[in-house]
Amino acid sequence: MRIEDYALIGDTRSAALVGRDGSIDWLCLPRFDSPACFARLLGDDSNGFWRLAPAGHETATRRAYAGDTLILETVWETSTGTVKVIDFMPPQHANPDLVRIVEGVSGTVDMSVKISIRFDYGRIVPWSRLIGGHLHAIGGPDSVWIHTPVLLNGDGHGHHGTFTIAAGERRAFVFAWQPSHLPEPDPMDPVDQLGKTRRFWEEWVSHSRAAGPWRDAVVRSLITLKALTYSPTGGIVAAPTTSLPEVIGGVRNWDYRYCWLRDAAMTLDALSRAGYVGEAATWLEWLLRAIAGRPEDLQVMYGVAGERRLPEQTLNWLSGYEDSRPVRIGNDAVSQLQLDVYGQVLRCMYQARKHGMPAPDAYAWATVSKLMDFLERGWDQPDEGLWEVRGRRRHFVHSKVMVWAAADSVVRAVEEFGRPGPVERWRSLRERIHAEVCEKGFDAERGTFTQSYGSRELDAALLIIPIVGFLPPDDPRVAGTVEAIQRELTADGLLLRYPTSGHNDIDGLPGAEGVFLAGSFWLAEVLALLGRKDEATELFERLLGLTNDVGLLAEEYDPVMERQLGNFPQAFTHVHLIHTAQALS
Ligand SMILES: OC[C@H]1O[C@H](O[C@H]2O[C@H](CO)[C@@H](O)[C@H](O)[C@H]2O)[C@H](O)[C@@H](O)[C@@H]1O
Repeated sequence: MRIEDYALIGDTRSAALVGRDGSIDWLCLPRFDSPACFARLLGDDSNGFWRLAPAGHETATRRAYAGDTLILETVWETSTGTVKVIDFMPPQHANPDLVRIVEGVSGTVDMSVKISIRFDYGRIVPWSRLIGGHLHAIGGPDSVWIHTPVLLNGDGHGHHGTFTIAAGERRAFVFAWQPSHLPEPDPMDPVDQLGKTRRFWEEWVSHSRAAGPWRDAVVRSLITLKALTYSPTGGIVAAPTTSLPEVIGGVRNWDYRYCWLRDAAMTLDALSRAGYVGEAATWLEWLLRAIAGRPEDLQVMYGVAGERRLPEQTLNWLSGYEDSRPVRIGNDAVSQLQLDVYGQVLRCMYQARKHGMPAPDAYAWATVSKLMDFLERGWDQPDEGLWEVRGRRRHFVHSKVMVWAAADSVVRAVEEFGRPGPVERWRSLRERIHAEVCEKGFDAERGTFTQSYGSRELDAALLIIPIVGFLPPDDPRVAGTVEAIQRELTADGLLLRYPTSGHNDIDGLPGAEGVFLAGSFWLAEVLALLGRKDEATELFERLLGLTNDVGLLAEEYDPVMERQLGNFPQAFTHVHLIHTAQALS
């Protein structure tokens, strides 16, 4: 399956990827960052999957979400009849469940079901037994109970069965995860849960302010962002997957099932602008809990409950998506210094307040002050930057601009909302950073800002300069930077993050990567800010054309192979889809 052949279902605690072939190939339980019990996505059949499809049919005829929900409907038209498979995860259950309802639409269809559960990312072959209409699998800390309406037979590889579905009939499979020391969970009514799940999503979407020509794409992105929120704590993961490659067969494979402050802050900015101020407030509480401690110990990412240690490991029993190895879990970028994160967080708090979030309490503002103390001491250090380079630290222009944005946000909060200072110190910090970036980060000869002080490379992240108001859109230095980026950093009109052809010393990694979709949306947003609305709209609509059949986007795209690349679906990309739609309308 191509990455874009997958659709997402989820319960705001974890998520599954369902292929166009009717196979669930990725599911981590009970949390986004738990070990997967279906990991075929990153390996093969022996790493676990659950396929439910007409016997002998490879791919579905069509599929779509049911209206503004995360309920997936996959339709198969066969020579004997038409069948629909409805997949969803009820969002309000203590323990995760996954429901698959098979609905006969016309005629009769012979169906096949194959289930192979492999706990611990496809490694543990569980003990399985069939008891009174249930398949029970147990291994280590995990157990799964599947209520099956058809007789299953087991062999060394898993369980399988066949059945015929006629027009008007419904058969439901209910999969429930439970810690292995607990007894079988209470039964649930799948049809009742279908109604509740539909109402949950429709009610949530009804609070959105999305309107206009791109309303459906924006709403699908909002639903996706909500699906990536871990509801028990308010943390937001960057994506529900690990190690989907940034180039097929390459090594740029990372685990995104954590809460990056950068990605989460941007997500909250998009949600609060779209009317979801409550989500912004919940995330702010999550943030204050996660970062509680010394400001210099602030991490760029945390686990969904605020965990700090996320050690990177390689799962060498998995062959990787289309042989893209290594498969990694954990992320060593956790210990990097990325100064932009401070700016993202403080700017997000300021923006959320502007969009109606209640004033943060004195404790929250004291945290803001401490973060600013840290920035006053440390803003001039080199860092790893927002791209989390694994090469040497540099004075990234984007990082400095975002520290400027941090200072600008707190100065504005003092001026506009009457928060306590020290405002003079913050104003002076803002001025010093501005002067240094304009002096050391601008190449006057070429008329463009550069990736880092004194370098010749460009960087898509420089597009943030007019977005955060570091310089006005009509400043010639902005126009020069946009022009240079369009000239030197695009592939087929879409934006690369930075030059990665061949081995380079920017990120310390071999090989190139695809175009960065969030950056390409930035370009459209900046073109709109510059008044180049037709060009911006054309680029935006082209990017919308890259969404898959159910409106989802990964982190990157390969314009030559015409394939999505990287973790999927990625919050960062959907956030910038929303921002650009807002900028254009
Ligand atoms: O490609 C290098 C880096 O890729 C990942 O980082 C990227 O994803 C993050 C989450 O969406 C995002 O915040 C960051 O800006 C992106 O560069 C990966 O997590 C890193 O470990 C890796 O070095």
